[in-house]
Amino acid sequence: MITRKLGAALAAGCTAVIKPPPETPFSALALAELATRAGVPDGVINIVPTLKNVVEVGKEMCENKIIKKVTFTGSTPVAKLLYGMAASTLKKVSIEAGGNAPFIVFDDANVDEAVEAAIVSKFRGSGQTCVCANRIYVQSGIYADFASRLAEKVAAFKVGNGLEEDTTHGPLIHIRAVEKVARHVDDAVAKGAQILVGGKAIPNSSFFLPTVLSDVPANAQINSEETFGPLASLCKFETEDEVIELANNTDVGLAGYFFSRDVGRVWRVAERLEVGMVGANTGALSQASIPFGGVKESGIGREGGHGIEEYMNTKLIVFGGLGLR
Ligand SMILES: O=CCCC(=O)O
Repeated sequence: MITRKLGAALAAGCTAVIKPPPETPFSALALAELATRAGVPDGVINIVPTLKNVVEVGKEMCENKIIKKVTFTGSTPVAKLLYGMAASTLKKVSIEAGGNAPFIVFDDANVDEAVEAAIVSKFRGSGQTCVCANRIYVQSGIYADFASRLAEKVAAFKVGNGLEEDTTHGPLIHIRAVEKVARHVDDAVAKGAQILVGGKAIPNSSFFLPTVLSDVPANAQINSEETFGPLASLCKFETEDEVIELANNTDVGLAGYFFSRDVGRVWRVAERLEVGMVGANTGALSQASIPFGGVKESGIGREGGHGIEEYMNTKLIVFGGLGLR
């Protein structure tokens, strides 16, 4: 994710100060080391890895007049704080914040492909990406079939050490992440959802078993809060209008996915989903060249394709005195 920002910033002629998350400083440090080896001059890419004074660092980056632009990837609440601080110097700001991606499967979908895509979209990185499916809505005619096929595949996952060949899924980033998944499972089950697979953490670890919940009610926490973990939440719907309303009933709008073989519906639903990125008959949309970003409280601006604009200003120069008539 840093390269998506940094590549554009360097191409626009900027230097950069990067504050990686306290839990994952190494990829940013490795990137800086590789840049040095490749001949990038000192001072062009600067990393501030810190566990301490995180608020002060964020404030300095937002309020210091030398810095002309702030870009952030992370949660919506932190994004709002930074946006507020950056207002003091009217900096350019771009934000890639959280999502709550709907994944919709219509009766006319290819169910095999939809199940495979749900796995890619939901369980990539054990569900820890901002574009992972969070709410899986399946139309009633194929609901039972989809649920049982998804559950069968997820039951075959093997969590464990990533260096072992048969491991399919690793741990969550920290224990707080495990607790959040557990809270979403407990809340949904207390409100009537069924556990088809998984449903619990592995004690004394940061692993949570890949989980499929069925019949998750609309008032479950998972429908209003991104889980960021390996929890597939299934909900049945009847009509296109109903599912569009459910899908859009959130303050955020990063990614959305749906499956249908009706070309009219494909265009209609792609336009009606209030998100910045739509996967129509695919569960994978991330690529370096796409305009990556969201609408509503999922963010401001785009990375990747069109991303360089975020680091540039438009300047008008009007020439007079050229002897032209
Ligand atoms: O977590 C956000 C970015 C995920 C991705 O690049 O697909």
